[in-house]
Amino acid sequence: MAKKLGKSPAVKDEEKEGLFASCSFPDLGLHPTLCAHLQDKMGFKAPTRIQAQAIPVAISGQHMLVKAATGTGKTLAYLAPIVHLLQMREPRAERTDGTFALVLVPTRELCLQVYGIVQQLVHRFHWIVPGYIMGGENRAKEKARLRKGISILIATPGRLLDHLQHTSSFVYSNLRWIVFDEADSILELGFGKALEDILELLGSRNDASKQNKNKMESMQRQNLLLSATLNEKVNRLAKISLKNPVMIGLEEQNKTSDSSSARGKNHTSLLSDDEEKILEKHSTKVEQTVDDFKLPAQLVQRYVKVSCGSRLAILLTILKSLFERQLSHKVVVFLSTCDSVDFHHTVLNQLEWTSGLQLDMDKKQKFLSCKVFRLHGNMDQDDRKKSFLGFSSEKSAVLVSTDVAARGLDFPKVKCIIQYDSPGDASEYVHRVGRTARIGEKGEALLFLQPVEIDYLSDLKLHGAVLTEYPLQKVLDSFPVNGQRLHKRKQISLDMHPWIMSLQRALESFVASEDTTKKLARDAFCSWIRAYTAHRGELKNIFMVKKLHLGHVARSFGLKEQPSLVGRSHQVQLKKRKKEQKRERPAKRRKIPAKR
Ligand SMILES: Nc1ncnc2c1ncn2[C@@H]1O[C@H](COP(=O)(O)OP(=O)(O)OP(=O)(O)O)[C@@H](O)[C@H]1O
Repeated sequence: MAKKLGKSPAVKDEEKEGLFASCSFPDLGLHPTLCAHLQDKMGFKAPTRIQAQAIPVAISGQHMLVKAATGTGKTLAYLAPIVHLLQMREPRAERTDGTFALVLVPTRELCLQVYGIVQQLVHRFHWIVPGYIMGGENRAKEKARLRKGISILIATPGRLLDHLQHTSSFVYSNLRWIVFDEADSILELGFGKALEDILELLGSRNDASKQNKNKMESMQRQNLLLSATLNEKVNRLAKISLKNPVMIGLEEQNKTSDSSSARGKNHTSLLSDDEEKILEKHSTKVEQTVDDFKLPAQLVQRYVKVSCGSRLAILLTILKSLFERQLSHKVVVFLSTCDSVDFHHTVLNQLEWTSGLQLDMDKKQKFLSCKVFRLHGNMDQDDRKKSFLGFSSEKSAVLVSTDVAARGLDFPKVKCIIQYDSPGDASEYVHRVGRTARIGEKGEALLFLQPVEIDYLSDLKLHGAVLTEYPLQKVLDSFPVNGQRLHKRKQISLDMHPWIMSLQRALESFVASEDTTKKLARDAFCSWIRAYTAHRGELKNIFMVKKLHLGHVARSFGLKEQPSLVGRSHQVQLKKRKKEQKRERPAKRRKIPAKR
């Protein structure tokens, strides 16, 4: 997981300079053994700026709220001080003391990832025992591990709540730290109530009731909240879990409105008595500030305008071109639903073509030669783990995923993010593209849009994301058809391009070849339509099902015809859609959220 600095010669030093602080880890007050480990074993030569700001605050024992861009090293910003303080504890922490630090994360994959980092950090402090508990794992085994004692526990909220309520041998009377990592994501996934219950059970809820205030004060607790974006829900969580927190990473916004207050300070000043007001103030600013979603400067952001029917053929073509340009490459493709991930995973994994470059000749080989992984919330836990670890360790691979991979995951060396289906909103866009261009590395992001969706670019622009057009025609013309490259430079419509036409034929015969593939395609088609109708707020004026040609959508799943046996709810939607088209009035649609 650790990256060595200076390993990528392609990245300019200036690009990394902005990210790293000019001080060293020992300057921040961390124990020499820990510093040596960070440098020698993990390859971290210097702290990032966010780490340089957060680590001394965390060591000082204050509550802290950190907001920073993706891939800036937030995980170490809270883990290093916890390990530092815990290894100093006298008497030494023992397993029977139970849990000292609790880290709450939104997803199972992030749980494993953070656990992996803690394991590295405590390497030289063998008496500190890390562990994790999360949905999908065996409860009885988790109970046994909790009974033995886990000093630093990483958990997903649902499973933690379960153990707090039902595992009597879980000792947390010595709990000193509660960390909310990716707080915005935890809340977006609907864990708000679970978090409140957890805080209540741990006696760490800081609300108006005098009883709770006293309780909180009597506890030696330090709560840390980290988030890439601030919103109302995060503010509420901050309000009930943090006491006079130090705010870190908000100076950009402060400069926008009040340059004098932030200038010359390492972090914004301590919140005074009225923390609620200040949090609210920040929240308002966040909504108004164009560069709220700060993107890495070295990230190249592009869009590709593709008519619906050719989408899949174009996706395959772009992937092929990426892997031909650079043999070692890692790409994440984001899709909107689990069924769609399963279908695309099968296509990318199994589609074959002929070496003679004609798609219908005899000697077939795989269209994409690299490994293809999938990740979504309907997979069983073992398969999820295998995909996550497999894609992490590969040098050259594609991961097709729902948004379950969008938050916090740190796959090394991902060069390109393809958003084949548009994200829910601009913040989701930022989290998805944040899986590349991490810690100063280079990265590309490509967003697929249909001509009718092109207004989405203006929405992104409002949030500071400016995308340029991908040179699709050039890429297409570079592929030979019938063994020959196209010499004619005349613009041909994409759908009529010989390369796309023959690839589409291959896709359609691949899908039609087996009943299982046909079913995958039909299920994916239906779930895709449902997800499309579920766009919220302003976005439903851009992503309108009634503007789509469903026959073309079917083509993009390799289906020659629009599926007819698609279930009652879809039939009802189709009827409704026809009625709406007749009336030519904006539609009121039922929202069916897609499972991630
Ligand atoms: N001081 C450092 N020097 C070099 N690499 C670092 C340093 N700190 C962290 N990293 C590496 O940077 C990458 C990103 O770190 P991390 O995952 O903590 O970022 P993040 O800010 O939490 O991102 P996100 O918001 O996407 O979760 C990781 O691979 C991590 O090992």
